[in-house]
Amino acid sequence: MSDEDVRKGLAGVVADYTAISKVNPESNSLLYRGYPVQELAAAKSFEEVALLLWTGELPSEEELTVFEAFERANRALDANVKAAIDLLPLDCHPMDVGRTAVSVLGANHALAEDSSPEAELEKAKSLFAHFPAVVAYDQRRRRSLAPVAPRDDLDYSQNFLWMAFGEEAAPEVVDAFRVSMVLYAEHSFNASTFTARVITSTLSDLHSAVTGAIGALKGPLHGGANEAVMHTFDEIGIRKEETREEAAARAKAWMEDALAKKKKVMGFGHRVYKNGDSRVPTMKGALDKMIAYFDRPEMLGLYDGLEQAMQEAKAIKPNLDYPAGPTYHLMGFDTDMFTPIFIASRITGWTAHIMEQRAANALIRPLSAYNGVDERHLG
Ligand SMILES: CC(=O)SCCNC(=O)CCNC(=O)[C@H](O)C(C)(C)COP(=O)(O)OP(=O)(O)OC[C@H]1O[C@@H](n2cnc3c(N)ncnc32)[C@H](O)[C@@H]1OP(=O)(O)O
Ligand SMILES: O=C([O-])CC(=O)C(=O)O
Repeated sequence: MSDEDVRKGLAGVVADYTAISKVNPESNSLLYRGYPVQELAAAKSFEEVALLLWTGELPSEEELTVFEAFERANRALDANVKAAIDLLPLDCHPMDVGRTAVSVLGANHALAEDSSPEAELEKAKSLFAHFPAVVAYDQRRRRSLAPVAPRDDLDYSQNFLWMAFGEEAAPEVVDAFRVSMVLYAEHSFNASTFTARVITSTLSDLHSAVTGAIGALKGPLHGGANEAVMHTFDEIGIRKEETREEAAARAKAWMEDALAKKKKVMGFGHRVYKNGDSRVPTMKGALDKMIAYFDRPEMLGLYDGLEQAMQEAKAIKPNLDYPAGPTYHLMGFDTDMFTPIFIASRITGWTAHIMEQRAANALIRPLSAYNGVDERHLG
């Protein structure tokens, strides 16, 4: 085996087919089941997009109504999950809470070991419905606030924000949140989805695969970057009284210093897109609306300053986590809740891939090139 045979990070390796999404770095496009993600983000609910990812088609009005009724009926915080979360320390990372919650939901699901397509879809829908209450409950318990019961007169995004904050969010905020959920839902063989597929390939169960995927998403080179972006903003310092230009100048100086010290700045760069992430313009549009709604031009200054300095120094473009982080911050979420929100969205893509992997399974087991000590013997 030569060095050329070793593909570190599996970079450039095509591991399988997928019909769920197409990431095209040349045209800078992303299609979910054939539809450009920008079109879906402009016109469809997250509930519709979830059904599209799972089934391959947008739902009829009747199919959507049935699913919405299911989702609304399964929104309450599961009692076993609540009991498990209550045992976890308040200072553990919320991703640990999310990972634990999915594990508990799996252990308690009547269809846990049933891998028929019908059971898998049922479990995917159930996770979709149950997970927002986990994020909302965890944020509230960390703030010493009582949980807020879900409301079945609200849609998914409205209810998510209701449970998290205990008040109805403005339509502008709901819409920005919905857009983020649609954009975060699916992205082919990213690290967490591939993790879910590896686990599924051993014929393990759906909740195990999602639990593993959460572990992969947590890292700052992947989903954890949306939190890391906010830590960068915090390190630079968010000064509400500052003008956009003043904030931009400080952010530029921070970035120049960070790059001079050879730091990796989270929220920039991508393994597949080398000329910009297809989802960023739409998410940046949602961020702009939040900046206008909350009247926070200094946040735009920080955003622009970092982006410009990175562009000038290394021509590396932002990825989806870059606009998503400050958007969630402006909505009022705690920073370490950002990646659990990403889970709530990516549950759709992960479970679609789990079903696809199972339908045409091959054990995922690459080779390795041994570079340890030569053969040796005892005594
Ligand atoms: C939803 C998502 O998961 S999107 C991804 C979220 N992740 C991040 O934002 C983390 C920051 N970004 C990164 O670490 C990388 O860009 C990755 C891991 C996403 C992709 O990187 P890879 O394709 O493996 O490229 P790699 O990390 O080797 O970078 C190539 C070069 O660009 C540089 N580079 C890439 N991203 C960054 C960055 N964010 N900041 C500074 N330099 C960077 C690297 O240092 C490297 O430079 P070198 O050739 O001089 O050593
Ligand atoms: O595709 C990737 O490698 C990471 C990413 O953008 C995602 O998972 O949304």
